[in-house]
Amino acid sequence: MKSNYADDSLALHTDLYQINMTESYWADGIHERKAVFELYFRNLPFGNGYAIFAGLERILDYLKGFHFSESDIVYLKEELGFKDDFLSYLKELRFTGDVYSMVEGELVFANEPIVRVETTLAEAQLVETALLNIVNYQTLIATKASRIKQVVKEEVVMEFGSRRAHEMDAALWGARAAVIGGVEATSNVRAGKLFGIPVAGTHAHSMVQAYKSEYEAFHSYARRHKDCVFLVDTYNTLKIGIPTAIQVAKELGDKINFIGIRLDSGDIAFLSKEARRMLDEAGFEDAKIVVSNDLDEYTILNLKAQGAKVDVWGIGTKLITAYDQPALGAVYKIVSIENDKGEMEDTIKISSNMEKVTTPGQKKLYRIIDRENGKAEGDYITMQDEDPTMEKRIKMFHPVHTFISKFVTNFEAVNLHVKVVEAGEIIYANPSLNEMRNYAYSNLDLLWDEYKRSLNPEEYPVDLSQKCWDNKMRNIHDVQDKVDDYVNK
Ligand SMILES: Nc1ncnc2c1ncn2[C@@H]1O[C@H](COP(=O)(O)OP(=O)(O)OP(=O)(O)O)[C@@H](O)[C@H]1O
Ligand SMILES: O=P(O)(O)OC[C@H]1O[C@H](OP(=O)(O)OP(=O)(O)O)[C@H](O)[C@@H]1O
Ligand SMILES: O=C(O)c1cccnc1
Repeated sequence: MKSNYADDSLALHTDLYQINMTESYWADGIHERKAVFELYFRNLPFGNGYAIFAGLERILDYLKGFHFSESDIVYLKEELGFKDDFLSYLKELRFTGDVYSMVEGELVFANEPIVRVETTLAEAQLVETALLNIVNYQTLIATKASRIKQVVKEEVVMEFGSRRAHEMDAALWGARAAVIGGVEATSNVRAGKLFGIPVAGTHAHSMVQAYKSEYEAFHSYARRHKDCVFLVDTYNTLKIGIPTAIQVAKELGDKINFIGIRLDSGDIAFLSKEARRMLDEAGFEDAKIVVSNDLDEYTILNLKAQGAKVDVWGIGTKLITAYDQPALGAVYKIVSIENDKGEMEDTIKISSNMEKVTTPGQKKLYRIIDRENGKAEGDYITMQDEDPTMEKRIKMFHPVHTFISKFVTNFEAVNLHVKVVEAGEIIYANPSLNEMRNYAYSNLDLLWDEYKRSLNPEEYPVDLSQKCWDNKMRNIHDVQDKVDDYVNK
């Protein structure tokens, strides 16, 4: 039976004002002017020193299928009162532009363009909400996962958050983003099916409570499942739970693959050390200790400092909900638009807060890597016609505090933007999630440890080229002249 909520397009996954603005552009005949929009965030989340970009695969899927369905058109007409002439235009609309983007797993910092959309003004406007929706969530979760993995290091992290995620889409795409950030497996089976993520799991207290005893529950589980992780904290971890798990593992021997036990309450440091001792004494030196219960990078760091003996960290709520920072705050801003003469013209948004003043014009983004030590010196935003790969020496300076500047020589300039859509066609093949995660890991080697620490990291430089800075200043002065003319007229 068809669900009441089945939808046949995602084009209405936008804010009403995007459609209203598009109608005005269309009515004025400027809807097909070329426009360039950039997507970026202004502050790194969680007080972290870097973020991990995730979301491109879904963006591409969304753009590929972008269209207003018959039922969308009927809704816009009958419920929202849009007129037939505009609706006939919307009905035929597809995404026809170019998109440049970082790849998933890329390290990303504040105030640098992650995605650049170059298309008609109408199309660029209509896709804003969905693009932000996708990147804001997925990048946030990938970054949280990476923070957790930086603390966990060599042990395994499993994503357990579906029950606490902000609805079903978040559970699914959050699990995927968490893998890009470094998580090894998820408990969400649908995420396993759709994205090929390794799926794993133990059992809950309900299973122990459904039987007369842990002994019966563990035996019952083992009858149908070869890989066994027994949850040992339902009644008394040290007195009944662990001894029962050991007893069942001994009784069943090679009939099962006794992977280990899970602890989900109590003092994890103390209990895990005791559990390790008991398992080792019983001859189960290879048995793993899985722990869960409201964990995050702070608790994990503390537990490690206490010498907790943990092999697998199961992390739910605080990862999938980005518990301590609910929003990334990414924005999507127009930087250039075609004028009456068919030429591209810069456009700028002024604010009394210099950090909110947009950087106008069509730009490129490079990572500047020191050839001697292989470390990233900073990211470098240039105008479209600049090519730092051809330069021997560049001056990088802070976009707000311009007195902070440096000259860099003997560097490699790596272009961080890949053309992923050309004239509406997807021309980028998404790598596997494993490749994305490995890419994120290897990228972290580019960063000095000072940028990676979880508390009060150093600020990684994201600098403008001289030309980009001069262009920004020229645009600011032009706007100031316009305001002065208006006031004095
Ligand atoms: N040794 C420890 N040091 C620091 N934090 C710990 C330690 N052991 C457990 N924790 C954390 O302390 C919190 C304990 O939460 P809470 O008091 O709700 O759990 P609990 O009473 O043990 O179990 P539950 O209520 O889930 O049955 C959890 O976030 C857990 O991860
Ligand atoms: O703690 P999280 O990081 O969110 O990880 C997921 C939690 O989900 C399960 O508990 P459940 O939902 O059954 O409730 P509980 O917290 O009472 O154990 C599991 O036992 C974990 O504790
Ligand atoms: O498999 C598990 O142990 C699991 C799955 C989801 C949430 N908590 C635990």
